[in-house]
Amino acid sequence: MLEQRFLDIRHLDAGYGRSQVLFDLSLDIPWRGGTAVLGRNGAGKTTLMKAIVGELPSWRGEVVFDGHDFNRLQTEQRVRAGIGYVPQEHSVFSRLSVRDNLAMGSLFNTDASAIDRVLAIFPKLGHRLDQAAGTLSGGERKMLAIGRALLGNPKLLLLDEPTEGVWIGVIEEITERLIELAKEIAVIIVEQHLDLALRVASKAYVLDRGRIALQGAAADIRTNPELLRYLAP
Ligand SMILES: Nc1ncnc2c1ncn2[C@@H]1O[C@H](COP(=O)(O)OP(=O)(O)OP(=O)(O)O)[C@@H](O)[C@H]1O
Repeated sequence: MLEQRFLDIRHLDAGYGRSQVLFDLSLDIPWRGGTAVLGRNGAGKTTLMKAIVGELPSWRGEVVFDGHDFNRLQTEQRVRAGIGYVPQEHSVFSRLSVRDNLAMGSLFNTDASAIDRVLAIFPKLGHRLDQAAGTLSGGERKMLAIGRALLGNPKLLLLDEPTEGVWIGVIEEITERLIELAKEIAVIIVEQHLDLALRVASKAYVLDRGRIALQGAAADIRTNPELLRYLAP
């Protein structure tokens, strides 16, 4: 029987071809606040994001979002149900201007002030509206990708390494925006920067070879003596 929680993942298995990557994952994602997904390279974090957004089918288990049985929905329907996804790579259209990237993000948004709200969150984008996205710095590109996802009015934002390739001076700016966002909507953040992830998140899951190794309040995970064992290369 499917219960009506927010994002409720139960006994999820998924993988590529015949190779299983996720094993029996169960996660509860609350309505508001950040949830960090941590783990070393190859632990299965991106695969989990893809399974939530529907880029990868679940082999087994339930993914229920806001009452929707995601196993029955395609990616586009999941996005319409309220999922925003910022993938690790290729998250903006390099040849299009910042303005056109934002316009594409707002295709389904009838609120004319939505782009202004994104520009208020990331003012740097406002100075670059006519520039091709491919000419932006790494940090500005991530801001554009997050801004575009926000234009779909997501109830849950999935962020896969939002500070990868971002100059250290800009990481703090992005982090502060994510902390603010997580007060209004649910955010799942996959991050290599442990401190950043655990500042945005109030809850954390640590994956190890596709299984949940640790879970709990971010403050407890941060001080868990086992944590480094699961993050070390
Ligand atoms: N398209 C694919 N086809 C086959 N195997 C894949 C594919 N993408 C990822 N994998 C494998 O799935 C496993 C988990 O990869 P995944 O990208 O989910 O890990 P991750 O925790 O996000 O790591 P990273 O931090 O390196 O992105 C790895 O063994 C990887 O080699």
